[in-house]
Amino acid sequence: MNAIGVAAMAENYQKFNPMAYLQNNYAPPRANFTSEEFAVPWKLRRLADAFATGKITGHTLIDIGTGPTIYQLLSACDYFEEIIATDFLEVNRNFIHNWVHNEDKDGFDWSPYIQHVCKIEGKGEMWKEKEKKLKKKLKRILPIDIHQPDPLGSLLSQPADALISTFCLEAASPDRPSYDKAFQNVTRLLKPGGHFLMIGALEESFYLAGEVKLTVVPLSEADIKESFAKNGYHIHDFHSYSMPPTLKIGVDDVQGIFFIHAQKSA
Ligand SMILES: C[S@@+](CC[C@H](N)C(=O)[O-])C[C@H]1O[C@@H](n2cnc3c(N)ncnc32)[C@H](O)[C@@H]1O
Ligand SMILES: O=S(=O)(c1ccc2c(c1)CN[C@@H](CF)C2)N1CCSCC1
Repeated sequence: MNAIGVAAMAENYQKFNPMAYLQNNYAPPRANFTSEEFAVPWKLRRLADAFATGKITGHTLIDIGTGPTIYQLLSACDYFEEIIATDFLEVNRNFIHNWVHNEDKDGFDWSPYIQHVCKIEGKGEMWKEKEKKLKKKLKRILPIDIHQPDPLGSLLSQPADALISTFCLEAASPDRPSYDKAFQNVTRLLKPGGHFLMIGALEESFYLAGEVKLTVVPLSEADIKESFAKNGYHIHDFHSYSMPPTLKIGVDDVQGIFFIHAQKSA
């Protein structure tokens, strides 16, 4: 692991502004729900379809690098008893805590996301019911460092039944070797035979989150598939999405995004 590079990233992340990050990536105009030609509906569809197979279920799901977002957990909450959110930054853990406990009316309005997921899941679920269900299942919000051999330390008593992670590993690693090591570290959090859903950036080198510019490890589709394969995963499904020019507004240089559903060898 590149200890100096990891330390530099950690220092840079101290300037991460959750609300600026949400404004850049999850608020209109970038967050356009009118067509699955847009990134957000595309992501929500991938997750809804993966969980609708019924293959990804169990007691505990861990979200690696939750950040200040909850969209990635909306379809999962029907399939797990306990969802554990994790993040490196206390400011992000507090953001999630405040959403769960309704403690901050100035937080972010996730209702368009919850309404969209209820619509595409087609179960006739009212969005307030899904919101209530997710808040009830989000039982722990833990500190994590993917660069530690045991990213959650003593806070996790046994490996999880499933992992999910969105835009974390590539945005938290200074280089490819550190990314690969972090991948190995998070894999230890998953039980043999457990499922891993990941959404991430393709060929991105930076993103903005308020006053800070964060570096990202540029990864190709082949890099992603190689990481999963060499860590003993079977890839069930892989999709990629090319970022249209209209969604490139300078807050990052992401060229596309990927979705992968993989299963850790038993
Ligand atoms: C680009 S954000 C992704 C947030 C969210 N998952 C999403 O889908 O938008 C990257 C996240 O990785 C977290 N992070 C940074 N360094 C980390 C580390 N060493 N271990 C775990 N998470 C880290 C940041 O705090 C941030 O929340
Ligand atoms: O869902 S996205 O694909 C998305 C969402 C989040 C992020 C990125 C992309 C790329 N930079 C990441 C930094 F790590 C964060 N999206 C980008 C287009 S507009 C709506 C948001």
